[in-house]
Amino acid sequence: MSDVPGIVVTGASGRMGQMLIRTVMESDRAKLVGVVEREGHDWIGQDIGTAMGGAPLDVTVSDDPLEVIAKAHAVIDFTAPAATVEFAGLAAQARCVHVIGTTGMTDEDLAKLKPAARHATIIRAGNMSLGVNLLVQLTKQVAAALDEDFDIEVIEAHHNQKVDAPSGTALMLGEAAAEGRGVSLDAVSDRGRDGMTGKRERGHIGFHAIRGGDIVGEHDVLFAAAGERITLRHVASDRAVFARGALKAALWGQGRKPGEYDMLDVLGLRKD
Ligand SMILES: NC(=O)C1=CN([C@@H]2O[C@H](COP(=O)(O)OP(=O)(O)OC[C@H]3O[C@@H](n4cnc5c(N)ncnc54)[C@H](OP(=O)(O)O)[C@@H]3O)[C@@H](O)[C@H]2O)C=CC1
Ligand SMILES: O=C(O)C1=N[C@H](C(=O)O)C[C@H](O)C1
Repeated sequence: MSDVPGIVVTGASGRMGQMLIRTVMESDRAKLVGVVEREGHDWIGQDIGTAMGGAPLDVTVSDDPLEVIAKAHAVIDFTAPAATVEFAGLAAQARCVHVIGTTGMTDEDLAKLKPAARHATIIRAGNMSLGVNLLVQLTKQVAAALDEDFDIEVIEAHHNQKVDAPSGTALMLGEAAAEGRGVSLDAVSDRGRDGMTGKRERGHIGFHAIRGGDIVGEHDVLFAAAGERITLRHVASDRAVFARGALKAALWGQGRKPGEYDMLDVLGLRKD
């Protein structure tokens, strides 16, 4: 057991943080070596198992990411953009794998990952599930096959605690559709509609976000033309699918050269 990769989970008390900790603990291919929470959090100094309401796991919640990440083979990070940028710098110092599930990152945040990727193996995706990454490839394929007579709309639904919109997954799907069509998403993206918007512009890709209750994550890509429409849909009903994907990425990254990768690389789904 001691020769399996040591994993650190950041944002330990979060919805994904707790799911990731359980997933790593259940695996015989990885070992939980540290968990990080924000300075001042109630859980700091407690055993993570106890803090999560279960049996002790012999791992103490730390507010010192530098010290914890230094002993990791991989950091799995589903937190918030500013924290993720900071953790990328620490993963680079530790020369380890940084799996990033955090969404809502701006172009400026993403630019800050570049220097870190010279030393860390960064695997980042707005969705770590196998199903969504397959849907990304299908979306690209369908968009390439259809012309602009088909209007493309991406509709996503999430729980009422989500802070960013459109979801990272919706943006991945929109990028895939734009790539399939050979256009830049920035040039054709319509983020929601409200008021006297005018008629829909041919060739544009629309995004719509529903927020409610405890919805884990649902994504539809609609291709609508006169007389017919196609919907590609993914429904996540359990966060475990994201956590399993993230752990797979952390293991895949071991021994891989530094740089930026995504789940298409991990899952062997990349076609170009
Ligand atoms: N790629 C994927 O497959 C998936 C991505 N996500 C993304 O993962 C992220 C987290 O989602 P979720 O778990 O639902 O969110 P939560 O709010 O439940 O958890 C976020 C955690 O990160 C911690 N955190 C935030 N900022 C900092 C900071 N500056 N330093 C240290 N810790 C920090 C929070 O601590 P505190 O509570 O103290 O703020 C909290 O523990 C989101 O961006 C979400 O979109 C989610 C699911 C799947
Ligand atoms: O915040 C969430 O919960 C999720 N976020 C990711 C996203 O923004 O796409 C992935 C998943 O849909 C759940």
